[in-house]
Amino acid sequence: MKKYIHASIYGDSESKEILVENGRFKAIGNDLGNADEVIDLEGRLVLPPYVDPHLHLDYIFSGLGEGNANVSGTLFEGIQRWSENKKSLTEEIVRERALKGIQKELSHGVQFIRTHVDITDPNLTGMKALIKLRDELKDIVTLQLVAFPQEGFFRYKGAEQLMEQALEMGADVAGGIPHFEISYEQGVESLKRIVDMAIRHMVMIDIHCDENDDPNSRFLEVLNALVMEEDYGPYTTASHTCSFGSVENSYANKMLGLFKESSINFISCPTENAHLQGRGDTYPKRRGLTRVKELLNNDNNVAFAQDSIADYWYPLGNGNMMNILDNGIHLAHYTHIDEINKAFDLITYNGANIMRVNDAYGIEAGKPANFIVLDAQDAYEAIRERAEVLASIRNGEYLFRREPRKNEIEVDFLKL
Ligand SMILES: O=c1cc[nH]c(=O)[nH]1
Repeated sequence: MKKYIHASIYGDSESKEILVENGRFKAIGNDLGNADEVIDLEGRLVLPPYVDPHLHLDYIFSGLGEGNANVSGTLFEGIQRWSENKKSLTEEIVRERALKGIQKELSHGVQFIRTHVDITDPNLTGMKALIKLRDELKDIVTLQLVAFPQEGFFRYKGAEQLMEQALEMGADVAGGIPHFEISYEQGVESLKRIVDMAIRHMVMIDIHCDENDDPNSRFLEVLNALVMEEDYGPYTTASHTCSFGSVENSYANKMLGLFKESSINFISCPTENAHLQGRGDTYPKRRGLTRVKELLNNDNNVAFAQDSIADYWYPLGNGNMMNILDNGIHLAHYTHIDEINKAFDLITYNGANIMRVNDAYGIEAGKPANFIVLDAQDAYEAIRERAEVLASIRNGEYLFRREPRKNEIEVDFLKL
């Protein structure tokens, strides 16, 4: 039995102690009695592990070393360059890249990842490699795989059959990309078929939806209507929805009412979409963000995600969710002190809700002892200082532990 004392637990201002036994939380509270080992956290912040609910592990590092391969910096050029590059892909390459990406994310305190996997490939190379990794690594990271038709459900010949195949192989989620189909009608029809397929296979839905600046892009409205009719909103996520940041207010207000009814989830990728969107603008230049704050105030579940690391869509990224959170709350004006104090929800609980892993997630007696410790005393300090993750614990065991950085260097500026 291990006891962590002097903890500052996110969302629980009363409890200071955590008792762990046989890989699970035994009790959370105060004066919890004796333990074989006592670890003093010295008031540091304890959170459930970070969740990255939208990543592309099969693309990760594919653009590394190619400099500005994507010259226009747009989504469409990213898709074209990937399409050219992926012809030489092997399972070994995907495995190697994905492992490097997972390693990066783990080292920043992530333990739950939903990754899209391109199924517009006759050999389903990425899906095969990632299914193996999902099973191999399940004790250290929870991976969820989205069968994602990157080159279009209709636009890529045979994608529908490949998606069926991927779901039969064990993909966890059905994906889509209606704004990349060749017409509005085909985009709508792709959504109908994907929703139908997901319900038939009893899997969740996560659509790349309206990832553009077009205020008339309407696939979010269509997706929401389809899943609302089937009571499938809580199992559905609309990713990106950048165009919803550009629509007119009266339309947005109507849609917010419908999103509330459907309980559809949202994922915003603030750094990647700040990079990809606004490329057709002069000034003012849009920043690619959906209406994050309004959706949260509407009681819709919204999470932030990394999306890409050094691939054809985005040259940067390192799996550090603190970086994503910091950028995201700035872009979304989610910066009132009350908002900052609860902002960690965007990279923890809200992502876990999307992945529907709640039974195994959170600092509660009986759940697996998965948590992280940050080098800060509370949420506000952690976000303001971009605090480092000092330890990541999975099933009661350390995935890693590091010493606090001595970053309080006293500069005696008066003597300079
Ligand atoms: O943002 C992204 C990244 C990869 N693929 C997409 O379609 N969009």
